[in-house]
Amino acid sequence: MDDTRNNPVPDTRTARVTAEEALAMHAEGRPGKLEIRLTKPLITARDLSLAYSPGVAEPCLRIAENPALAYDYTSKGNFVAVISNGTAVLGLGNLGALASKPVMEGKVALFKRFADVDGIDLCVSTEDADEFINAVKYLGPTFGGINLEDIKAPECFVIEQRLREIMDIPVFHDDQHGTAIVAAAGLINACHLTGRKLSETRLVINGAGAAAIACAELVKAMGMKPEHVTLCDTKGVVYRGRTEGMNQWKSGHAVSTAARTLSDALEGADVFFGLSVKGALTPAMMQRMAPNPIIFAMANPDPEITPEEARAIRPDAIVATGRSDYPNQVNNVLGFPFIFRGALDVRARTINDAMKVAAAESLAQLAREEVPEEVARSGTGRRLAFGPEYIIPNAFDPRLISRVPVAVAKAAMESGVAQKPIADLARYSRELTLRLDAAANALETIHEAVRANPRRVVFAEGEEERIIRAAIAYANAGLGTAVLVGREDRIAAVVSALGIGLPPGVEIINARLSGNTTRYAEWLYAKRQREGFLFRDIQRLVNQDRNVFAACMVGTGDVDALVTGETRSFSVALEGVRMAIEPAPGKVLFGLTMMVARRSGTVLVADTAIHERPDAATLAQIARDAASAARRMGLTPRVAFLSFSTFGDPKGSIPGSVRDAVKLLDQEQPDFEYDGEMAADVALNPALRGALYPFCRLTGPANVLVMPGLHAAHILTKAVPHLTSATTIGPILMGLEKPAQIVPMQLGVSQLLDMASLAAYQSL
Ligand SMILES: NC(=O)C1=CN([C@@H]2O[C@H](COP(=O)(O)OP(=O)(O)OC[C@H]3O[C@@H](n4cnc5c(N)ncnc54)[C@H](OP(=O)(O)O)[C@@H]3O)[C@@H](O)[C@H]2O)C=CC1
Ligand SMILES: CC(=O)C(=O)O
Ligand SMILES: [Mg+2]
Repeated sequence: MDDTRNNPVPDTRTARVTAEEALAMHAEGRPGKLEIRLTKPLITARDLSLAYSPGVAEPCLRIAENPALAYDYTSKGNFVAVISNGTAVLGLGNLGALASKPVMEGKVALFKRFADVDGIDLCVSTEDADEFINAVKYLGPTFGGINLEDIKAPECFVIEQRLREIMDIPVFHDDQHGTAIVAAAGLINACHLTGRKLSETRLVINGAGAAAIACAELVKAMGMKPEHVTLCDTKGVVYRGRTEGMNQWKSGHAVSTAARTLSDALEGADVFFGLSVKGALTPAMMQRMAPNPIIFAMANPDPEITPEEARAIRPDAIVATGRSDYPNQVNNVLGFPFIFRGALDVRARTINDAMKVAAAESLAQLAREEVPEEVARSGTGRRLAFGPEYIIPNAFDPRLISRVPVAVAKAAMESGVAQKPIADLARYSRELTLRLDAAANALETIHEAVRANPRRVVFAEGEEERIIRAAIAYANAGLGTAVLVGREDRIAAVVSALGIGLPPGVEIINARLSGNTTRYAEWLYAKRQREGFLFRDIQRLVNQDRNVFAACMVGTGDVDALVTGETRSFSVALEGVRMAIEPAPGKVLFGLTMMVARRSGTVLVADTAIHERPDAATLAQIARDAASAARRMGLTPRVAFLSFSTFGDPKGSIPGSVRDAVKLLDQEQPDFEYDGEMAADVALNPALRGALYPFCRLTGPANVLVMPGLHAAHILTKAVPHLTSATTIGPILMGLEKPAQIVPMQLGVSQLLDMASLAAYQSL
């Protein structure tokens, strides 16, 4: 998160964030990143009697008789504790239990986001191994698995080993094994690309703690010769006979060598693993390495050497870091969610070596396969394809969930630790895919696509604090240039009050002083002169209405896309935008709202912005365009035309135009599923549909809802975020000849950034 503007080497990072942005994100709304949700209704006295006293006595008594029933009657089977004492928080050192909580909450969030594993962070305030072991041991019954995190070596080895012996659920120190598995996967592929055999490859690991020792063990188990693996720590090389700063785990990896420093050890080495601290590897040290060196600088949050520095000195290197904002992220996030998913699903007693190797091989294999469209663009701006810039899958790769847990579960069954084997692994793989929402990745895919083709986006309300923050975030995220329309002194005052600076990717344009107003006025006059506008009317509009000015910037091609709406009502902002930007030929202007529900997945709703009572032709065109938008987001569209009536009952005038829209599509046989008219519950609940309307053509729950009118659409999308846990994004304006997005007033900075990215994406 440093400000690297004075860095002499070019900064190729992508999704950069500032310290201020990170703090704001953690503090916003409900502080932190987690909350607990109920899975059963607790509304009536009957609910209470079932869920609590007296009903709850029944599962208690059954579990007392047969402990395995805890998996049937409680959350245990999908519940993992992320436990730390904060003695090795990332590479930041011993920050203590409390300060480790943001990382632990983050790990729980990753468990949920990437593998639908529920978790809770437990920060245990002791550095005494026995006390820590006891705390975890006594908490064991609650959980299906224990993920130990950021506990320093050597205590972590004692803690993990002891807990594995005494607990009957998987205990896994993520910094050891998660890291080793992901690093091993990356190493397999990097060796493949550089034509190296593992048995002849020489590795130097800087760090001799939790992650380093586990990496050394795994690569040796995979075929590296022990004498080819050299560890270094704060005292230099871990050589045989050394006495200072040693422990039994380091001794197990000590080698006979004359090398005493990291620099000595790196002479002719093929691979460097950094599991130590920021900046530990210097360019001069890298110079000593063999041709095509492999550098995994894995310290977090800042690596042992930055990719820019590494490449500047060794352009022949394959470089990876632990961070999300560079290509090749070698980070245990690719491991622990999926490893636990597989282990929990077969109710594995433990996570053994066979399961770890299976996870590593499955990760390595995935990176060598062709990358699907939804993850096809990397943060580097190049298409993702197996090679030096893509040796390991991206954390957002939707294939991870259906591959790695299957490999882990299979290995658990074959090695005899699965208590609940899965008979049909192919089916299990398909079920895993359904655990994740395909469209949840859509926004990240959109950001990545824009990063690969950075765009100039104008923010019409450039003096507003939230807009300025969003513009800074846009530039910092590597999405392109953000242009703020506003007065320099006003913007400077806001920026200085915020205590931040404007990064180079943010420009300011003062509409009044801009030398472009005459050009824009002439361009707009040429468009509108036959519609009752005099030149001086147009001039006044361009000079005085920021939305018109900004829309002219887009219309004339000075920028690629426009964002507005933060301070003006939708209709007023739309009027300004529409002066200069018209619907694309053959298209209908409409609003598309993404409703991202945590349980039931993403549903697209249209039209949520423009047509009060759309006729049949408009509804049909909205359906076509919404279906193709769904496809671009990775969904297989299932379009339901909604109404208060279902297939003719009850009768009314509105369902008539909805039915006619369906008939229009029937005449052209589009390449997506659609049907209607139907009520919302019929659209979303296939069981209900199957029972009452078996002829309905939709093969699953509808994921595109075409609304019969603005009334219903507005009420639905405005009410849902308040009544449910779903998030809404939009309305996204569709169908304009040039992209412009009108955001809801008072939108947060992250959502503004998403809308700017969506606008930029529409210009690609
Ligand atoms: N990318 C990823 O997925 C992961 C990255 N990591 C990173 O690895 C690093 C270590 O974590 P972890 O193993 O859990 O921590 P530990 O505290 O267990 O180990 C830290 C090790 O680093 C060594 N070390 C510290 N400073 C230096 C230095 N300047 N030169 C050489 N060695 C040094 C220590 O040496 P000594 O023994 O002499 O004290 C110790 O051996 C952290 O930066 C962490 O972020 C960890 C897990 C996952
Ligand atoms: C990624 C991780 O677990 C660490 O750096 O500690
Ligand atoms: Mg860690």
